[in-house]
Amino acid sequence: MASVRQPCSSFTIRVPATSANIGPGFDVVGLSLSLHLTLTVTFVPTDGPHGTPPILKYTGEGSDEVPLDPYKNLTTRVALYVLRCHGIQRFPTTLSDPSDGTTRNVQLQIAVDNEIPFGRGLGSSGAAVIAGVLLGNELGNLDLSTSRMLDFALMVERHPDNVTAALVGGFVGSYLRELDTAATEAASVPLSEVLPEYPPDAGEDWGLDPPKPPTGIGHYVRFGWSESIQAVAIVPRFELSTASARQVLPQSYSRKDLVFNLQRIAVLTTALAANPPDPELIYEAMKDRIHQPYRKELIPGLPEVTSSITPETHPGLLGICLSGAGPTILALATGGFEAIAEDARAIFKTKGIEVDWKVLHIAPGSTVQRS
Ligand SMILES: Nc1ncnc2c1ncn2[C@@H]1O[C@H](COP(=O)(O)OP(=O)(O)OP(=O)(O)O)[C@@H](O)[C@H]1O
Ligand SMILES: N[C@@H](CCO)C(=O)O
Repeated sequence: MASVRQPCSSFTIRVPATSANIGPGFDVVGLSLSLHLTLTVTFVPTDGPHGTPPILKYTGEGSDEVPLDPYKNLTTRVALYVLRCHGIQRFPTTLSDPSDGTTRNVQLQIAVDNEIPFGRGLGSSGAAVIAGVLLGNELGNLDLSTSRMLDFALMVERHPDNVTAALVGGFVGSYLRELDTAATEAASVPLSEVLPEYPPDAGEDWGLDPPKPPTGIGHYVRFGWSESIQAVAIVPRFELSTASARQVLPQSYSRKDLVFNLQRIAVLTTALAANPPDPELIYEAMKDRIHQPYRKELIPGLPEVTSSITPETHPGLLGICLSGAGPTILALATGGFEAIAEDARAIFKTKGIEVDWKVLHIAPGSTVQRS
């Protein structure tokens, strides 16, 4: 039986893009950016049969490739996972009217508008997962805390940097708690069990309940951020999946390389809050030896762009790095945005790669607006 939700006949979910790592903070830091994934959710009264599945409409980035089947789309699958963990087996198909207690059949319509390009290192999947958690929370009237929503997101996207920044907003550092054996098992179930792709046939049950997340998996802190700093995103016109960009990374690192990154992330998190920010300190603090060197084969032009665009050659630049798993380059700067982006474009062009670029600012976290 589908759940009955009190009428809030429409609501809007807005989730920002994110850039993870910011150089040395691999799988640790994330920054929310002013591109958004927006879901407008409406319960439309229907004379159709009870149990009509939701309709998904999609505009913007990824609209030519994203599945519109609610049992295949990442956002709606995550929402259903959250609902099923709370004993709600299906998307809502009825709505009760509190004024007279009557129940009517409704169809859920979800209009998605997306500004976050897929597979470019700007947290498109993290945003889709957070949108799904927020959608499940709203549809089930679950009133989940931020920490619990993060648990659900981490069962799907298992590194915390993008999803945490997308949920809470700002420049955020996070870690995953060491779990005991039972919780580790609960958190290690295959994604296919968390997010099954096919609904049961009409009238049938899903079978086994989905594994519930352990509580308190992820913990975070928001760092300061100097308002003078903007982010130039230089976005190559090709997709690189996070999965392939993680496959090229080694299983172990030398002590020298680990210390290199630890020294820099410790300085960077405070340096980006200082007014005015110090380019000399930040440029060096945004260097990395944990992931970028291994990803250069996948992103022709990466070492040239990050080494030849410097605060000396480009006044206003603070630091430059790979955004998330790439291929986008993120330059943090207080000015000189166009020169930075156009010079990066020229370098990529010598490698046969076209780019688009945008100046982004640091965005607030996700919001849900009920109407
Ligand atoms: N709005 C969305 N709705 C449904 N699926 C999405 C959406 N956004 C992203 N996805 C899925 O996530 C995939 C991209 O995820 P991936 O982790 O490879 O890259 P990314 O999240 O854009 O980059 P990064 O994790 O490096 O920041 C897309 O190919 C698509 O399958
Ligand atoms: N920290 C992750 C971010 C991508 O989602 C990575 O670099 O693989």
